[in-house]
Amino acid sequence: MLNYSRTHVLHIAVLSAVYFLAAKLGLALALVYNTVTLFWPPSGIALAALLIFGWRVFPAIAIGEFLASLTMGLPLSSLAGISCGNALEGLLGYYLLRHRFGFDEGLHTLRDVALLFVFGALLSPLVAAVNGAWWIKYAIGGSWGDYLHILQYWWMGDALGIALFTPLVLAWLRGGAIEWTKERVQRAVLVAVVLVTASLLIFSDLENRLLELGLFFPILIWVALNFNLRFTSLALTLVFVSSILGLLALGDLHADRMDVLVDYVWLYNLLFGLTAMSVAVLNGRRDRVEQALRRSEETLKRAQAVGGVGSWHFDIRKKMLEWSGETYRIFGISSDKPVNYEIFLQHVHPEDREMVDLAWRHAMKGMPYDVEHRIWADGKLKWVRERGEMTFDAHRRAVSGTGTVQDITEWKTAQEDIQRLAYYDVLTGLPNRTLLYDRLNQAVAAAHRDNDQFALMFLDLDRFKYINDTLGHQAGDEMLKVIATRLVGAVREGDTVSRLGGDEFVILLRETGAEGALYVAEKLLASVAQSFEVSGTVVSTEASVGISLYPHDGADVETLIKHADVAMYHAKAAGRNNFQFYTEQINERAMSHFNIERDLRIALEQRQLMVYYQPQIRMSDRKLIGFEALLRWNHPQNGMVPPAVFIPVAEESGLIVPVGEWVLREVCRQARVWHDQGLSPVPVAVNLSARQLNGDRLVRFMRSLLAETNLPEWTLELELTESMMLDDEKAAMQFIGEMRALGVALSIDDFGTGYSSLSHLKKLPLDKLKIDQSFVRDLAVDEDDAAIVRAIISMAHGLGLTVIAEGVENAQQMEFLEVLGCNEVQGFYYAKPMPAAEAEAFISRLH
Ligand SMILES: Nc1nc2c(ncn2[C@@H]2O[C@H](COP(=O)(O)O[C@H]3[C@@H](O)[C@H](n4cnc5c(=O)[nH]c(N)nc54)O[C@@H]3COP(=O)(O)O)[C@@H](O)[C@H]2O)c(=O)[nH]1
Repeated sequence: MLNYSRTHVLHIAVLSAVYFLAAKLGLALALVYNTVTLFWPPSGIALAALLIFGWRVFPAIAIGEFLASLTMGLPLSSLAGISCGNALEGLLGYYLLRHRFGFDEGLHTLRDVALLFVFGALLSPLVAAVNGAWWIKYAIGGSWGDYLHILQYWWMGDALGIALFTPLVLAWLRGGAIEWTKERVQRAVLVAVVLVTASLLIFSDLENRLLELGLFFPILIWVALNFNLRFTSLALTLVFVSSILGLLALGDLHADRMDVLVDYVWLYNLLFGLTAMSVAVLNGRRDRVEQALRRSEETLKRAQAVGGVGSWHFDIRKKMLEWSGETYRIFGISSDKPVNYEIFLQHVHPEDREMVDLAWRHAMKGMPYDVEHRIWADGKLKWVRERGEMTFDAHRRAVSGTGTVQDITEWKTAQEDIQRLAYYDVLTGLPNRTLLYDRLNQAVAAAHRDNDQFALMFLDLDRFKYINDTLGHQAGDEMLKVIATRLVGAVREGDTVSRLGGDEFVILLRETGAEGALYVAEKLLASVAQSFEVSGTVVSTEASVGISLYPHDGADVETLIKHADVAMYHAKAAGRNNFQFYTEQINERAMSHFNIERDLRIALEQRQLMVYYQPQIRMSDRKLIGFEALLRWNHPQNGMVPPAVFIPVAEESGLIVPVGEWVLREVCRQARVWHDQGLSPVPVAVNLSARQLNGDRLVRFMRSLLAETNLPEWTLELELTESMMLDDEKAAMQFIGEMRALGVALSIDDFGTGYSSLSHLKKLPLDKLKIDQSFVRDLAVDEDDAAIVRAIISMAHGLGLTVIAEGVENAQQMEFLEVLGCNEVQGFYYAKPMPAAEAEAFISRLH
């Protein structure tokens, strides 16, 4: 059952009235018996109303039709019959279109246009035409020829009414609105002017311009292409009305001469409708596709922006790179700038460029392209993840690549934060226990593999609790941060300073033995002991350090940490601000090392050092030809400290540089004194250490020393060892060259103990070669030693060098050396190293 609301009743009333008026308009153009017309808009209105509102509007059509029929002047039975047939026409069209063929009243497809024309305009009017013609014949009579004539006109009128007015109503009630831009309005005005002008010109002289009717096709197609269905149907109505008015202006429509014109007008209007509607529907479809594409592009753009994901396409053959707007945004490049692979690479962080380029080249060989790298965008460092897929031709050559680029900066930062929290101490930023253990495990594995060593230190602040309690926790935190920075500054880059919590720090020193650890421990203690300001108060603290050594004190992490901890408690017990090794033996050695270094610094300042002189004798006449200067240290508590004990410590700590300079200065001072005393001058040989050869400090020192003391250059002879030459050959050659330029003599010390490379020796512009005392000691009894010494002497002579033998202790050795052709000797046989005063007497006696 159909329920009618007030609104529906109102709709029916309005529709009946519209139908009635349209019918009256159509009947005004009746061609046969005042009832049959070629132009019957009501049929189109009725079908459109049924398609939009459904069966319920059928009464409106029936009422409008019946009322209009009443004015035809036919008998009531015929009127009823005609009305029923006309109303049924609409119902048939509606049924076929909607229920049989699924017609969509939005007229979205060409199929809908075809359905409307075939079943709506051409087929369903047959019902009304067959029926209406019969009722007229029934009422008026006439031949079957007349019947067919009426049927034809009836059908034609209804068909045109449906072809033009159903789309018009559907477009205005169901179609989409048009977007009126300024340009569109201008075009609409233009087309209206063109249509009206063309209509006036053509339809006012229709008889002579029938062929020109065809001109409306391009105009209407242009309208359909530029506007929507609504506007096109309006244009068609305009042409239709113009054509009717044109016909009426030509004279009586019933006149015979009008038949052809009327038929033409009917046919052209039908074709105009069919053509323009089809084009408008196709155009609407294209517009909708474009709109959908635009919408989807917009959605994609927004989705890319929301997700921080851009896309790219690279045509490898044309070398054309295309980026989406989001990709441009991620790379910080204006989207109007063209990009290519080189520009892309320029934005990649220099350290990642090679990796990205390699990944791309691999991708072109078929491997997946999935890389995370850094880029510089707008002066900011960003992290991106790029993924892509390549397409290949039949020869497996990459032709293009398509992929995405995702801004993962935030994710990376979050990862880093997570990493930091998991592996780093929040307060100081130092590695925490987890990371320390990880690094320790790595250090154990590496040291085990390389047969190496490392040191582990446990450092505990001495007065931290006191500072925390008196100045507050904030001050304590500040202090820990300062200490952390200082500790990091005191170790090498590859070492690890970690904080286990509270005031406990653990330090891992890679590739470091006892001496290195000792050196670093001193540095750490000194750096912690420096005072600093916290919350306006100057505070100072000290630390205790425990040291364990791998592999000596433990082969695994736990043991090493435990032993460093134990050592640290010993250090605390021993009086704080000091360090202790875990093993007593190492501790003693390290402590002695530490004490020597500390005391040597004092010795240098407090003039506890002195130079002894050991004479050097010419073999041929046993005359004094020079001295070797040998450093001595008279310790206030320990007495004379042997050079073999303190020289290695001085070398390791770097003290040898100031100490060595002191020796050179002292030798020059003494030579000046002897010179001033009128003693015959002899050269003095001074030992150099490898560390003194670093840089050009010694060269500058020698220059100014000789200039200051105004001594002849030959006063000083410098002794270098073979190993010093091998350590840094270039530096040694440079130094020797500089000394030769100054006129200072150079000799090679301890010859035979090192590599004794002849090729090396050949290259060096030396004056003298000193045979090591280890070969001289058993020279008279050991044939091998004798052979070595003989070989050294003959080789040195071959190179034009003077040979001196050291450690000569008896006459037998002297004789041998003489026989072998040795030029000079030095040793206890003649004299032990002696203070300057004694050396003076020696000069007077033997010179
Ligand atoms: N870089 C510097 N090194 C120096 C300096 N002064 C000394 N040294 C080096 O210390 C090492 C030990 O020196 P020292 O204890 O002085 O021993 C020297 C002589 O006393 C010793 N010698 C000399 N004759 C004999 C002998 O007949 N028998 C014997 N048993 N020993 C003897 O030999 C040492 C001299 O060595 P060398 O320098 O190789 O000629 C030693 O390596 C010194 O070089 C210094 O100022 N700077």
